[in-house]
Amino acid sequence: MSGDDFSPLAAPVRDLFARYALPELPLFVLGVVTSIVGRAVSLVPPLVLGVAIDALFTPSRDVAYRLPLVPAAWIPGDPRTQLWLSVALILGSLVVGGALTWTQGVSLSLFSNRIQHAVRVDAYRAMQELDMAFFDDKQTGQVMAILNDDVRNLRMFLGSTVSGALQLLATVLGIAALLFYLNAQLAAVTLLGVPVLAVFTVWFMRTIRPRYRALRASIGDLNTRIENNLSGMEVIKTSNAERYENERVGAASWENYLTTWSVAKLEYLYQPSMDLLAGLSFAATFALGGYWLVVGPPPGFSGELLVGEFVTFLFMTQRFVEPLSGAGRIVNSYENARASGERIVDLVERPVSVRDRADAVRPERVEGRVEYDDVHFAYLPGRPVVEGLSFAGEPGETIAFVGPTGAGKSTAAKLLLRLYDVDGGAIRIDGIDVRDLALDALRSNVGYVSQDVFLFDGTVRENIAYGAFEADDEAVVAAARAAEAHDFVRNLPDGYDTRVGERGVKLSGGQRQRISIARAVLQDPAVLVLDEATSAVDTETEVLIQRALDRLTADRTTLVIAHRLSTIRDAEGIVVLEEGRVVERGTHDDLLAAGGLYSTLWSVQAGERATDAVLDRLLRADGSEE
Ligand SMILES: Nc1ncnc2c1ncn2[C@@H]1O[C@H](COP(=O)(O)OP(=O)(O)OP(=O)(O)O)[C@@H](O)[C@H]1O
Repeated sequence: MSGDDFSPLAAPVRDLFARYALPELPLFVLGVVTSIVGRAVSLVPPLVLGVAIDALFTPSRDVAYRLPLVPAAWIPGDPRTQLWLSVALILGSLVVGGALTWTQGVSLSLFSNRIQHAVRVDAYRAMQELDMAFFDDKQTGQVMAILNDDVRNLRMFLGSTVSGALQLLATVLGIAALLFYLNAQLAAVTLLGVPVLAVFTVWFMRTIRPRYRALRASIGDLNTRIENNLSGMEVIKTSNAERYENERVGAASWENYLTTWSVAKLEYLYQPSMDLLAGLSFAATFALGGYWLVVGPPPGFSGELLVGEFVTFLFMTQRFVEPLSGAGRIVNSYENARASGERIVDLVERPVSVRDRADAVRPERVEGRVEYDDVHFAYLPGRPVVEGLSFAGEPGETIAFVGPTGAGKSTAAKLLLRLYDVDGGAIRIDGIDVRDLALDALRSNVGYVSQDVFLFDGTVRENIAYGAFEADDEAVVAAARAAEAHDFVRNLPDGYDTRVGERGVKLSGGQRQRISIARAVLQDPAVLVLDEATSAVDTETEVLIQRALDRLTADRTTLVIAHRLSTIRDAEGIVVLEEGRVVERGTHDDLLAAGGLYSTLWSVQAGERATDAVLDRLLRADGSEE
């Protein structure tokens, strides 16, 4: 048995409640108090009814008109006034009850929605700061499920379940006391079912907990599959994969059906059993009280029972057993919220390794001297991707990474931006270890133009100014001109206000690349990481892009991941990587003269037919030989 089984709230739910609910406590208290008072007020009609039956409507009329908690001196003596008092009390309690219900609804709804907003925003912020490694592993759908479904579950739990539980507790205790006040002997019979209900509820909670965890995970899996497919719709269609994907989505949905069913079948066993137990309590009370009225006190009972008293008692019993059977819903919502709470806490409190140090430095603008000093890195322990990489580039120089596919070129470049942190050695800019720079200062000084251009759904202007949000129109147009994008943008239906569609689908590959170059021009960083595009564009576009890139890289230190060697002939330094290690370095001419891997790559790109041995070497790093 785990420790938190003894606690009324499991740690994640408790922590989330403490962090988010405490600041909104006044609303919560208002909601709970009005709900409890509302419950109490709703007891007035049956109480008054019972009193009226015995004191006013029973012909013998030897019973005095008495109301609990009201001094006898305040009660009028005249039966007619007593009747109108009864009517007024019933009407008044209905009006007050309505007002209380409204207040309760509004305050609890405000309370839970504010919490939902705060939790969602915080969870998003925390998620955005997580290491890239998290996003490499975690599926989008799972994260979406946390930010949507799990946060919503928590809201429903905080908004109605917590207050519902407190209300239930108050009602059950209050009515139990009232039942004892009305008739202690009958009350003992009514309350007999409570321990049985409690034991049954504990069993239910234990059994349903793992099922809720599985259910929450299956929702994440299903979201992931659908999200993946939406992103890859073009591939699905062109690969005739619709049937295959129907089956995969069907399988994920079936898994979700099974987990939902495993929760539901337990719920539908629990809820009616609770209703039945509660009903049995009511039936036992009715049977014994009825016997008492018709025959006289049952064995073990003594005294007199009046009809009105019994009617009130039965109404109260009904009010007592009703919430008891509702305990099922509360427990159920709690277990659901607990599974969601665990997932939210797991996201929000996940340790982050790529973050600012306490004494991080924030230089305004760096000169741009870049130095890799014996850098080591592995995505997975024991599988090094970069091993002992060292080189230096002076401000304004271009350093090119060249090598077979999978050699670690992109990885080595991403380390400069701290998308990942090195495992060994150091990367320095102007002599400062990048881990000592504040992340925002580092990334505003190091631009990144990737081969997978990502545009956000929005206008061309918004996409160019992404990251340089304060740039004015003039600067945006100047950047577009420098990136050879101005002419085509001007010819788009709405010019700079044209929407590019999700991921920029409404633009061609070459157009997207030029927008991303314009983005970098506008950012104007001292250092640039340029992951050269591999996809072919037509010659004219290629010339435009090359001219734009030449302008972009002219006065800044550039690390270029080169796929076409013709573009880096003039680079000050070329680092040839193979399987994460530097195998050659030098200028284009040096490397050609050396006759090593670079010159082989060069001759292959120049159109010479590669021998099988050369092809093997070029592909080895990619694992293609296995
Ligand atoms: N996020 C990741 N998680 C785990 N392994 C990765 C990740 N990204 C890349 N790798 C692996 O690291 C190795 C180097 O990849 P990298 O992208 O750096 O190579 P590259 O030289 O840039 O290749 P290419 O020229 O094909 O773009 C590859 O074996 C790849 O499978």
